[in-house]
Amino acid sequence: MGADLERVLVTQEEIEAKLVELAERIDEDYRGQDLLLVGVLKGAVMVMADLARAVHSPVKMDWMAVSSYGSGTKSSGVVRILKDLDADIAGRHVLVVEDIIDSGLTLSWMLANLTSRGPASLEVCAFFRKPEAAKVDIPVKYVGFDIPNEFVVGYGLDYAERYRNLPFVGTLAEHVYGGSKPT
Ligand SMILES: O=P(O)(O)OC[C@H]1O[C@H](OP(=O)(O)OP(=O)(O)O)[C@H](O)[C@@H]1O
Ligand code: HPA
Ligand SMILES: [Mg+2]
Repeated sequence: MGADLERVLVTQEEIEAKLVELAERIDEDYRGQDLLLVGVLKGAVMVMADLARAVHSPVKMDWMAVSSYGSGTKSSGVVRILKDLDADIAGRHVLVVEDIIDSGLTLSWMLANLTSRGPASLEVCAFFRKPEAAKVDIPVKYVGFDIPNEFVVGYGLDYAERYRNLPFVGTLAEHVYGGSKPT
């Protein structure tokens, strides 16, 4: 798997330190409140699992599966719900946990959808964000890392379902894409 990578952008140690930092802020901000973490499958599985263990507050967890990228490297902008939340979020404090904000189209759609369900509060924790790729502005309370506008893999992020289990984030070598590198 190592030969498939071009370079490491964020190391495992940097990821671990950032999780602690974000968890401290979340503990502080939601002290005394019931917090529901909503993870966006499948990419957010890693950050959700690690963040939930790093916070000390007794959070609940629910999952939503949406897909806009399919097996490609560009967002189609057309978001489909593949799995909805199990529970009603009306009147609850909801924190959406995402692996990455790229164009922002997925979260923009999701936030509109979740807002219509009447949560008491709705915030976003995005572990990675590509500011140069933004097509819509998303209000994000907790950001892990702003990264360059390159297609990245690892720590939940896939290319055609591969590389999600890398414990760090990196860019792929050209041969993986068959010569035509995605942007
Ligand atoms: O800001 P955007 O340009 O909309 O891109 C971000 C979304 O794309 C990825 O999901 P994907 O559709 O690849 O599903 P996955 O999590 O199952 O890989 C990622 O996990 C985000 O949900
Ligand atoms: O850079 C990325 N890598 C993997 N999945 C993604 N989904 C949006 N952007 C990305
Ligand atoms: Mg994906």
